[in-house]
Amino acid sequence: MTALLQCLSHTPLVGHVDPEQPILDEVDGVITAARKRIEAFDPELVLLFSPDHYNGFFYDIMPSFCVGTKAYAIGDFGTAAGDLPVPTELAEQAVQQVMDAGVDVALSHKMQVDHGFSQPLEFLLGGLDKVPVIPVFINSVAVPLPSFQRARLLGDALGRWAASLNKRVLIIGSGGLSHQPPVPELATANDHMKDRLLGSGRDLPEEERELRTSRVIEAARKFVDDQNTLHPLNPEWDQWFLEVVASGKLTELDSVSNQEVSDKAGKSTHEVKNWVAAAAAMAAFGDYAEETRYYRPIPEWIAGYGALTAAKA
Ligand SMILES: O=C(O)/C=C/c1cccc(O)c1O
Ligand SMILES: [Fe+2]
Repeated sequence: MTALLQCLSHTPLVGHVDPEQPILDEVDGVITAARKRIEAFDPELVLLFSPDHYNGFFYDIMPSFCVGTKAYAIGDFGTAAGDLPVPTELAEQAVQQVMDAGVDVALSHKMQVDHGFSQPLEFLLGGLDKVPVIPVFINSVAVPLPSFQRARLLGDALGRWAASLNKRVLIIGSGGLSHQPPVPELATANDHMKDRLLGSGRDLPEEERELRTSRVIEAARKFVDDQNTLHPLNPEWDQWFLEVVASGKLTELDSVSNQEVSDKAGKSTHEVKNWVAAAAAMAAFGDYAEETRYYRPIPEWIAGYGALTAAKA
């Protein structure tokens, strides 16, 4: 029974709008090091916390949290597509345990996931199908959002279950840090987009998928030229958050309101709750200690881009 924590930002703009080569090399070095560390750890199970971006979860029924007992990735922005190797019975067991612990979590026997899940699996493990994975969705864009406290309690409950398995568990938190890409909002969407957000976006026609992709790419290009075209990245907030997670003082985040996060760091920054849940799951195995940390604001990727690795203290 042991665990390794790897938190990592994701961004579908990789390969579409890239920073200069030295920065690409720097990030590549961070990911290569994380991958080697994971290889040495040799995980038997992955617990992957990630948000969705209106590709698998919609307002027809929007849970705060959902565990997939079967899942497939759609391959948006050219990320890997296909089935995830979910150990169904274990995932069902996890749901039961989390419910018993007092955290109401939804379950999906057919979870549709996007780059939030597929990118870390590709970058950190070399593909979707390398290690059995339990995908855990945390709603990070569709208001009303769960709080930091609930994300922490979800992670804690899943971590306590995972710690009882007698397995080497890799815990991944995918997303963040500060950013606000052009994700549509129900309150301001036109009728067509409202319909998409209510569920018809689950199977987007090809040409609309391409339009959606190019709209985000165009927004990234504009953001590089003028960082007031979207909510600016907030390196100061990001560094503060990294320090909180690294120190293990996760309860300090309980009093941070969702409004404050949106105002200070951008509306998609709520993705960091996937880091919080992952770190709380890690803490359920015992005290952890930071091994490596990386941070750089990367406007090309519309991301305060960060990584953090931690192991048992
Ligand atoms: O439009 C989307 O699907 C999301 C794009 C995006 C852009 C930058 C950082 C992220 O975390 C994203 O999910
Ligand atoms: Fe995202």
